[in-house]
Amino acid sequence: MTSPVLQAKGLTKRYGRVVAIDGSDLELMPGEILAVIGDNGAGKSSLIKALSGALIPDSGEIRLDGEPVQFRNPMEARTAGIETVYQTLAVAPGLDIADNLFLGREERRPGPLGSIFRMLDRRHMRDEAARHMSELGVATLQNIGQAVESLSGGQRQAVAVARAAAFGSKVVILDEPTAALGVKEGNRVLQLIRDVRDRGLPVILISHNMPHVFEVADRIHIQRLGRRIAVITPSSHSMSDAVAIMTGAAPPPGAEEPAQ
Ligand SMILES: Nc1ncnc2c1ncn2[C@@H]1O[C@H](COP(=O)(O)OP(=O)(O)OP(=O)(O)O)[C@@H](O)[C@H]1O
Repeated sequence: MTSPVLQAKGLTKRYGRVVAIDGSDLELMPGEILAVIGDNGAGKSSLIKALSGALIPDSGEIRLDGEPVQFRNPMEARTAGIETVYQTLAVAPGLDIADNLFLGREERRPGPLGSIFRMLDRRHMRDEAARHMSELGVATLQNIGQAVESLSGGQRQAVAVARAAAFGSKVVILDEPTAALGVKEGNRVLQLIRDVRDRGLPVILISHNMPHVFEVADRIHIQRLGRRIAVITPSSHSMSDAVAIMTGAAPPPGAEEPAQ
């Protein structure tokens, strides 16, 4: 049996009297796109923050490739191979695409130019950026030296996703990557997400956009009131089933029918 790449067991996080996540589980299997859906306040962001080191859970366990991990900050999660793109896009508009790809991870020139003068290896960064962009088919980004502020929302999102795919060695987490995009741009980003999955990196996709979720997800984790109440697939359930389970209008699969 295949085992999960990333697994959460009984994660809990309280903010004073508010329970943001309440014993939540999650399993991300190799090579899949796992969508995480849930109503506002269901604890999706908190769950994802715990998996990406942005939040330290009060209790519960996280396993990466079967090994227990405890991330004290986002850098530790990144170092372990988990890359996250947050809703608020972490791109620097004034910098070009190549610089954005390497933001926080700039490569220095070899030898004393790099180690003493801290000179950036721009040519190598540019080549690498171009390679990642073309691998992922971000084809309209012809000029890797173009400032990100001159790109459309969809292209910026593509840069952020490509960046995560380039550095995430084990898991890519995307929080609402299509929220601010038009139809065409949204579709391009969905294709990019499929490409990332097809290259072997499993993806966690948090989204309120049901058509997008049903288009790309292999499995759908439904979060409600701070915990996972169901895992469905686009072939086992319809969009309206998913919304009904998510909002509590229908019982989760396998649960007893409510007493009349
Ligand atoms: N930093 C915080 N301080 C206090 N309460 C918080 C904090 N972060 C989250 N919460 C609360 O925890 C609960 C879960 O929030 P969370 O943002 O994880 O939900 P969500 O499913 O991502 O919601 P949305 O879809 O609206 O983004 C909410 O009731 C929220 O108000």
